Amino acid sequence: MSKLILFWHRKDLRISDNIGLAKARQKSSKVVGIFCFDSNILEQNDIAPVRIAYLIGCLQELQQTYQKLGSNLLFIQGEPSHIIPQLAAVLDAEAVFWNLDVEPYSQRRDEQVIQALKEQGIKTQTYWDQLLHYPGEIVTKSGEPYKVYTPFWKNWELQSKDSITNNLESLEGLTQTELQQAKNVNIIDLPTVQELGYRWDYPLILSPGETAAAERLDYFCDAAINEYQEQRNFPAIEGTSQLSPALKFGVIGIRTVWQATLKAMENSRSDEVRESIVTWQKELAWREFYQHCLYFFPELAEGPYREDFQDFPWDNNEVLFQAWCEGKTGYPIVDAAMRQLNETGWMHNRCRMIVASFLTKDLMINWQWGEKYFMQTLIDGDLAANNGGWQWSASSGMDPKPLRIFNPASQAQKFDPDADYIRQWLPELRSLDTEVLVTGKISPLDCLSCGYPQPIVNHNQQQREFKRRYSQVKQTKSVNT
Ligand SMILES: Cc1cc2nc3c(=O)[nH]c(=O)nc-3n(C[C@H](O)[C@H](O)[C@H](O)COP(=O)(O)OP(=O)(O)OC[C@H]3O[C@@H](n4cnc5c(N)ncnc54)[C@H](O)[C@@H]3O)c2cc1C
Repeated sequence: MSKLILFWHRKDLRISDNIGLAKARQKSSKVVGIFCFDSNILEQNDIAPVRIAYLIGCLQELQQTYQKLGSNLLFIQGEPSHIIPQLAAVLDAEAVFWNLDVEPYSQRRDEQVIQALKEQGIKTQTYWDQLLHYPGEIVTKSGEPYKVYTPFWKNWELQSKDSITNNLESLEGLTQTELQQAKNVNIIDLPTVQELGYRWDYPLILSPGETAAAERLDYFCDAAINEYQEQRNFPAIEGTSQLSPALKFGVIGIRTVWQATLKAMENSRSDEVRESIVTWQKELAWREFYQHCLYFFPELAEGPYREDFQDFPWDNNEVLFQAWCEGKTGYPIVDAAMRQLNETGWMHNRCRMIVASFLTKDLMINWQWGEKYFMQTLIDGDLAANNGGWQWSASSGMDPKPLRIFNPASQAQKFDPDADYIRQWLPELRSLDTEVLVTGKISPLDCLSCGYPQPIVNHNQQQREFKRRYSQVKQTKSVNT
């Protein structure tokens, strides 16, 4: 009889193109999946209900897929280093396999789980799966991790990438007796969003699960990748893949995504199209860059990378912050973006940059407030990408170009020239002229009649003030060093 291997799913909620799972299957035909509702994660105050709803949808499909293959996906809830060894011992599992993650908490947790399993005499096997190149694979000539994206990308694109892992055709699951034994320990039914203590009453903007992610990739490669370069910055157009939640939860394998770009490249008929595909590949590399950064510089999760920003005199005005969160700043492009986020859990990348610049440079609020709010609201909220995006926008990260200040009006004029996006998310302003909406120059009378706030700050004044504070902080630093 085959020995049981438990496969612990974390950010890889899929069967296909899953390196750790394929390795487990090579070792034994009896592979049972587990997913742990980790109490340490669920108790954090940066959880977005929409993300939980997406997660539950992914797990629902994964459970069905395991059943179709002849096996089980078991749910447990609690402290992983107690509950996983307990389950493995009751089921007399030979080993627990899983795929690794870059987040500091995951690494600490995994060490504890490995130790606890070892004490029970249960083996562990871990693999890198969620990246095309794992941390340490892409380093400078002197073996150091990259701190700047462009040289990282140049090296990354040259390296050969793994092909898609073999599909699993069947698995052997638990016997009825084993299932009963597991139930006696701590197996739970798949909880609902409410049972986990959250509420999300709206339809999901993106369908969860492996099938929907595969369809979305196909759709994007058929419909939009060829024009990605041209369309990706316009929030009113569906010009990007919207694969970020699928990539965050690993309902699609990164090798599958990469192969799709190579296929698109094969079919491409012009340099323009090829450039578009490369531009999208570069986004995949940004995702990997930020994950490598977090792995090698875990302190990024705690605060600014650049020393200049350690003591930056932020205003941190709570009233202004609330207005930003609610999309009531009086800057239409900023407010449209925040309403999109609040209503759907999603925000276009261009708008993420605009609202992040506005929060930090115009409202002079610490970027970490925005980082946390995004985690509390985004369907794709992910520590590495979110922290990277915020540090980039705040100018506190590794990027060599320090002061990047977005003018909301110029951004709207350029990227939402017909104000379609603004009108979609700010229905109270629909009847106003496009020119007024993109410049944000709404008369006090119109503001009053539309029930829309007047600008809460003056952009020009605020950017001057930000620059003044920044140069002061830099001067103080150079005097002290
Ligand atoms: C302030 C700020 C916060 C952000 N927070 C997150 C976050 O929590 N989670 C998240 O996945 N992305 C985050 N991003 C990056 C980016 O906005 C999203 O990945 C992108 O909008 C997702 O849309 P898409 O799937 O259509 O992307 P596409 O344009 O189709 O790109 C394909 C994939 O590449 C990756 N990617 C693209 N751009 C970036 C980027 N700048 N950094 C890292 N990965 C990228 C994503 O996985 C994305 O799905 C943030 C950006 C900013 C400026």
